[in-house]
Amino acid sequence: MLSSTRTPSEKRRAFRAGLASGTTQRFPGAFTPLSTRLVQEKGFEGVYLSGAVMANELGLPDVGLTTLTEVALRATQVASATDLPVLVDADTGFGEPMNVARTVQALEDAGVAGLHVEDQVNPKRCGHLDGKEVVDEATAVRRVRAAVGARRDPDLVVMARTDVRGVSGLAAATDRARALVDAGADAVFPEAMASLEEFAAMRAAVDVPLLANMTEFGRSDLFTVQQLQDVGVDMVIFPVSMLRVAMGAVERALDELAATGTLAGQVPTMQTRARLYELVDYAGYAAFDEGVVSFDLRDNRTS
Ligand SMILES: C[C@](O)(C(=O)O)[C@H](CC(=O)O)C(=O)O
Ligand SMILES: [Mg+2]
Repeated sequence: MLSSTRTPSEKRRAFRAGLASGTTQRFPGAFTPLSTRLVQEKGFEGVYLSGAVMANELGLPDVGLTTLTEVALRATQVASATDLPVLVDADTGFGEPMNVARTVQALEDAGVAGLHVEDQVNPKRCGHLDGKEVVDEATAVRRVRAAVGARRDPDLVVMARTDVRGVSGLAAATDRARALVDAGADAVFPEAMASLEEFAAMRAAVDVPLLANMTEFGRSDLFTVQQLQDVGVDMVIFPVSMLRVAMGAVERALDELAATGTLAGQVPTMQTRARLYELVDYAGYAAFDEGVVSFDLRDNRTS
């Protein structure tokens, strides 16, 4: 009963151990606290909480519209729905370095295991779209220093994302990554890498854990976990994938309902009531409640 049985610091230590394990850590994106339960049950190492998903779920584009308060609330909900470490997308940190510091503390309080802060200009864009801009190295370094300096739990993973690859090419991206690691970043998320060779080059450039973003319809081909492991990538996210899968199914079902007036044909594709109840552990709560009730009844009888 209750979804999380591990403390935030236990999850952070597990995240760090996973990153150091030599096995590529798989973090599918959960688009709700409920879907987080499935990610855990299927045996993945962690959960990614995507900025794009948080914005899109509100019916908004991913262009820096969501606020720290919204992101921290969602992070709290997702982190408390699972024993897995959660990595949350903190975009540009929601402002100047002082805002970045506040963001880190708010997300730390939310119970996440790690967060990433990127070097895009505010307002940010999806990393796989054209027209994004990056800040200069000094500004990017200040952001990372502010993030690292603000954390109170030394096990919280502060990851630096660089969007330089899509703006100025691979050599500039590896230079930027080195500067961000020197500024104290625990790990690097090089965005919009074009090939496995580029991941290998980034691997050679920095000696901290490396993240690969396997977002669909983006700039990178969809490499397998094994391919990424073979070039030394330590973790991989599938940030928006489960939202895309779910929304594809929702759209097909709505089309069928509109066309036929019934969802009967969709029932075999639906998660059953029993499976849903299993995921949220109705049985555990019922047992707990029964205990309280029978205790009260016994108590009443003896008084
Ligand atoms: C990883 C990402 O930052 C996200 O918010 O999930 C996005 C994903 C996407 O839009 O496909 C990104 O900028 O890559
Ligand atoms: Mg994002």
